[in-house]
Amino acid sequence: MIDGDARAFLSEVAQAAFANPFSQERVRQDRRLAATLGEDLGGEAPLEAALRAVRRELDRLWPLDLRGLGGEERQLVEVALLFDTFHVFVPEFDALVARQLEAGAQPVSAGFGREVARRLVERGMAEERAERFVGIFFQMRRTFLLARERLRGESPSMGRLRERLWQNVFTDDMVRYEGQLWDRMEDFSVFLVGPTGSGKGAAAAVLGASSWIPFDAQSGRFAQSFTELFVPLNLSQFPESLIESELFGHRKGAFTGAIEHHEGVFGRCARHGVIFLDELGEASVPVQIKLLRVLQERVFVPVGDHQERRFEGRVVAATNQDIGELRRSGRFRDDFYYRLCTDVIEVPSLATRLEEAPGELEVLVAHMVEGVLGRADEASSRRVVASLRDSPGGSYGWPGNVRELEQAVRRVLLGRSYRGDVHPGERVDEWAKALSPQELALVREVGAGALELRELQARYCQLLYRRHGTYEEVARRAGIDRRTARRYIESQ
Ligand SMILES: Nc1ncnc2c1ncn2[C@@H]1O[C@H](COP(=O)(O)OP(=O)(O)OP(=O)(O)O)[C@@H](O)[C@H]1O
Repeated sequence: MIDGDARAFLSEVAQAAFANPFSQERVRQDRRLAATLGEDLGGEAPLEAALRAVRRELDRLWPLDLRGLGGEERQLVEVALLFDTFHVFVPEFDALVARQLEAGAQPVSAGFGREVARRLVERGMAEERAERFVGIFFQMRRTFLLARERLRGESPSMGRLRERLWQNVFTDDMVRYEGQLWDRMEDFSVFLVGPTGSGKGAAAAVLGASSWIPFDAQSGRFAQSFTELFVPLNLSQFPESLIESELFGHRKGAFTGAIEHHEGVFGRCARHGVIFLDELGEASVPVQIKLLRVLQERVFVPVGDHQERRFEGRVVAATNQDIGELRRSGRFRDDFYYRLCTDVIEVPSLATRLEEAPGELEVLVAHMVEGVLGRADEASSRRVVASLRDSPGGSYGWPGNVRELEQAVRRVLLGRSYRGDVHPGERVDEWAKALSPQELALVREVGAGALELRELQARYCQLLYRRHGTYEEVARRAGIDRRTARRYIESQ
């Protein structure tokens, strides 16, 4: 029924259709797809051209019934049909994500999901499977939009992070995902590693909103709101004696002070939910053993209880400590680590990102200014970026990462400058305290070896000028002539 050309084209579609949207490969695949057809892209995006071509192919095969096809042929046509259907409904899914984010806990109406399923059923797909795809399509748009929205930044390592998160949710092979794994992902724990404030919590929250949720065709709603799936717990906020109870809950009277029943995070987590265990390096060995049991056997027992309870969600954990060191010192058990590290995802430091792509600062600042002011404001963003480039300066290491940058942006918006964070324990000499932000920045940059000689001379002359106020004095102190001093001072 399908000729050779159509088969070649549909094979390309099958490869490109549900590829990782954050991968570099994706753009190439769309281009190849359009090229297979001899489509002249003009100014059109490859995806649009590819979609148009897929529709033409599907129309040519009309009336289409998957049940009349077998083997590879059926697979190829099916993927093309899914690709087309998914893209027809992308605007509806995107609007649904926005409405659900606004509505919060109650699942909002998603009547169009019936049309999505009907379109697939009309072409011969079994109803149950068609509804499963409604869930997968929604899951794909949520993951895509949230990863793009909550994890800003265009540096290569941010791109890789988004790519890895997508891969963690959908694997590398969408067909296998739909065939075998969509309902089994709870066994795939994730471990996020990266320095403090770099965005591990933000990445975990993206995973936390990305689970598959069943679509109920009868009510025209998804079974749960995705905003309710994420259950975070920061282990460093609790004393050792309370961690177990925060994790697994306790019964009234289980210990002194347990005056009420308490539901822990494992008890609160829904079937498709995600528990986020932040600062997992804080978990004591006895707690690790209990966590290991939940991960292996999927059961836990609240403190003071005898009844086992089942856990059907997924665990995402994070630490900013050196996990190798924790394991070597015996504070982190190997069996626990191996059970958790089905997938280890690295979240890059802000310094790495800025080094790769200095423009990352503009992207993040614009996003943060919008967050603080409630609207985008280019002029304020430019002012903040200029201030931060001046102080703490381009070579500053941002030890507190994105969280520190958020504070710095607020401070600059309030009209002050940001001098950089001084680490607890770092000695601040009296002379450093007396320096202005620009002066401190200059010292830091010299220390970091980040300045060219010409710039160093210029900045030093500017420093002298701010202090002494005349070209003559600058020239005298720097041991150069007045004209050179003036040129340096006016060079910025
Ligand atoms: N790429 C990003 N784009 C926008 N905001 C971000 C990004 N990364 C982090 N943030 C924001 O920075 C702040 C700190 O991030 P987060 O709490 O996720 O860091 P963390 O690595 O979990 O820190 P810790 O190790 O201290 O728990 C949050 O407000 C988060 O939303």
